[in-house]
Amino acid sequence: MTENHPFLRLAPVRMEYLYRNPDIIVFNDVLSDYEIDYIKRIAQPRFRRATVHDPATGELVPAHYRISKSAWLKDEESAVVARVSRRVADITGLSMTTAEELQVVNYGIGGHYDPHFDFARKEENAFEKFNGNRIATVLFYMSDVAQGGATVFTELGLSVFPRRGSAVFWLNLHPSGEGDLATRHAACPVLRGSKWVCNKWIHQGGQELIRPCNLEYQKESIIRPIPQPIEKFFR
Ligand SMILES: O=C(O)CCC(=O)C(=O)O
Ligand SMILES: [Fe+2]
Repeated sequence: MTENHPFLRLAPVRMEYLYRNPDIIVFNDVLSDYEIDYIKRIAQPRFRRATVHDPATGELVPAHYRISKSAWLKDEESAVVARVSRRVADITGLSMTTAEELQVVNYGIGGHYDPHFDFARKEENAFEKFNGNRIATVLFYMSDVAQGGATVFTELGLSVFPRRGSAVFWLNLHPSGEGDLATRHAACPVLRGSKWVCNKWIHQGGQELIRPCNLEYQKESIIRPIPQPIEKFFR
């Protein structure tokens, strides 16, 4: 349970480790039905084809390897969106000062996102305006999916199946700030039904005192003891 924040003493969130090192954590029942329905309703009219960063130009462009519709919601536009950001801060312990807006995504049948990293590689300069790279991802599931649609961690042999109201959380960077290649992941194609998610990408700026860098250099590497399944006991 994450009880280290006053809010969470009153309403603890059940947290489940799916993987250790890198830690992949699921928070259960962190979005209410009301919040989910509200977020879907305000995002839907603004949906556009989802984009990715083009490393060559830094522009956001559509790509065949990411098929979905998406929209961005600001904290200032709604108390519900602001509350979701606040909850992300409470459950992760990270600062939201440099987080991106809430991204809402809908995948139809066949919708998917090929394996990728959420952090920018060294040669890209994508995140200057956010004060550093994407240190962490919180991905909320706003629907169950009848078939397909799992989030798969390709280097870890781990699949996370969408469950409406739950969220998956992981750190994309080593404590040195280097990208952690073990966090490579994908959204499997939806085979039946429709998949709704929303996510917060949290950046390095603002975390200096919360998650100080480790002075020891950690090389970008996927060479780690894998797989490291969590014993059934914890599931
Ligand atoms: O939808 C998913 O399961 C994963 C989405 C994702 O990886 C992303 O948007 O960066
Ligand atoms: Fe991703």
